Amino acid sequence: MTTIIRNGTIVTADLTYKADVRIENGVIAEIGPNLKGGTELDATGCYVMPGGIDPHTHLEMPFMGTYSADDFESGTRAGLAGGTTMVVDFVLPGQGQGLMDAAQMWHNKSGRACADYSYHMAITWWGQKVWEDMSASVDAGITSFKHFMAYKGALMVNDDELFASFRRVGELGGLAMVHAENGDVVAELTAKLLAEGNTGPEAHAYSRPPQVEGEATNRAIMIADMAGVPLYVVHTSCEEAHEAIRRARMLGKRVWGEPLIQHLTLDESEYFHPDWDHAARRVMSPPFRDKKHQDSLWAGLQSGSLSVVATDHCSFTTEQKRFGLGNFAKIPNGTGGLEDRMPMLWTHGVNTGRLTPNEFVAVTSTNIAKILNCYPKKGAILVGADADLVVWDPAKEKTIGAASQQSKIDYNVFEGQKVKGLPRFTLTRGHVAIHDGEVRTREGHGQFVAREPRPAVNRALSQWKDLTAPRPVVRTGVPATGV
Ligand SMILES: NC(=O)NCCC(=O)O
Ligand SMILES: [Zn+2]
Ligand SMILES: [Zn+2]
Repeated sequence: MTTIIRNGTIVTADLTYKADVRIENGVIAEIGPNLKGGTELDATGCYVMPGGIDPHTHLEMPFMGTYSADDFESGTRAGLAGGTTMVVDFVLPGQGQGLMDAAQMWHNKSGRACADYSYHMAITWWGQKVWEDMSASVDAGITSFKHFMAYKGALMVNDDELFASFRRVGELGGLAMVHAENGDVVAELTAKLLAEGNTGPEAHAYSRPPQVEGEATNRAIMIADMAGVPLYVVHTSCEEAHEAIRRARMLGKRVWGEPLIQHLTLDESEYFHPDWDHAARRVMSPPFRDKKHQDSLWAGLQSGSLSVVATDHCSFTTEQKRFGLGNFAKIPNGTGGLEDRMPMLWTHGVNTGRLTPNEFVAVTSTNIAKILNCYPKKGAILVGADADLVVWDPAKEKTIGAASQQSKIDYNVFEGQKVKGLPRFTLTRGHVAIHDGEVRTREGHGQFVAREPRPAVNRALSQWKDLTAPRPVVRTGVPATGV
């Protein structure tokens, strides 16, 4: 089956040029002028870009006594509607559960996906079995390992476990990832706030000040450096965390930071809204910050000290959020964003001049494809790459609203925001899933993307660590031991 995308301007992370694209059997077969035949898609006035990759989603995730509302079907449908053609979700083993057992549970859920997906493996407890299973995980194509430094008493791992796991990830040629917040301090602040009668959603933000994130980010970077493993810091939300990442990168450490579209465009005033539901719907960790932090994140994307924009899509209905009435610590943490990430970033990034279209492609797709070692299958417009593409109409406008969204939840944290720049077509391995506003997704079309370990960065880092490893000093004339 042949599809031709005609009359568009191709925009990749490093090039902008006019060309048509021919797709055969889900793969890009030819790029050039005046291509003809098959089904033609008119891209006049549009940019043809690699489909977005969202490396941070929690679809149908068991969390805080419930399950996130969007599953692999609705989540990937929402992504496609907004130009995202691949998600990377987190396998979350229960306490004492084997990693591959948990991976199987995720495979059972993801069979319904409309777009391709991959997984990160979460390290939620530590022991010999986990150590062994990490190798099986890598063999199964799950090469990135997430560690929660927060959620004490549930998902949190301690520093000794973090160090042991990071070393193991390094050995296996994988990528270490962290949710960086100091869980001990968050637990103390939460108890204090509740005891003082601070029970509303605004106290969620008070309990997680930027310092808890900055401290944990710096700690994770130092531990990763000692373990000799590359590190990816998820949902970087504040200057303190960004500063730690920036400093580490300037020192040559292999560290990447991931701001979310929510932190770039929404601020802490949301938590002071008089409507409890409004504020609770926006409870996520880390919380939204003030303008100073937003400016820092945008500057990071512009200068390259931050690399990827994600969503952490973890949606809960208003009814689920109300579990936390009277106690903010029981509000399920998480917000949606899969459908809105690309239009919001284009509107607030490219349309304002903060980002070039090429930088937009880099931070929504290509950078993460390289970091996760699935480039150029994903994140590229090259012959042989998967035809995961978005035909982006920079003139198309809409107002974001829950009434017209794909997500299952009953609100949208970006409600009322006007965006300019939307997909005309979104293609997932050649299938036109979004056709000029019409949703033509196919449940079960998505495929698992297995990833290889030991990309070039790991090889370089191991080489350097070997070269600089502690060695005994060979001495002549050693004094005799004993008396
Ligand atoms: N971010 C959030 O609040 N919920 C999802 C779980 C996580 O990533 O911490
Ligand atoms: Zn997190
Ligand atoms: Zn998350």
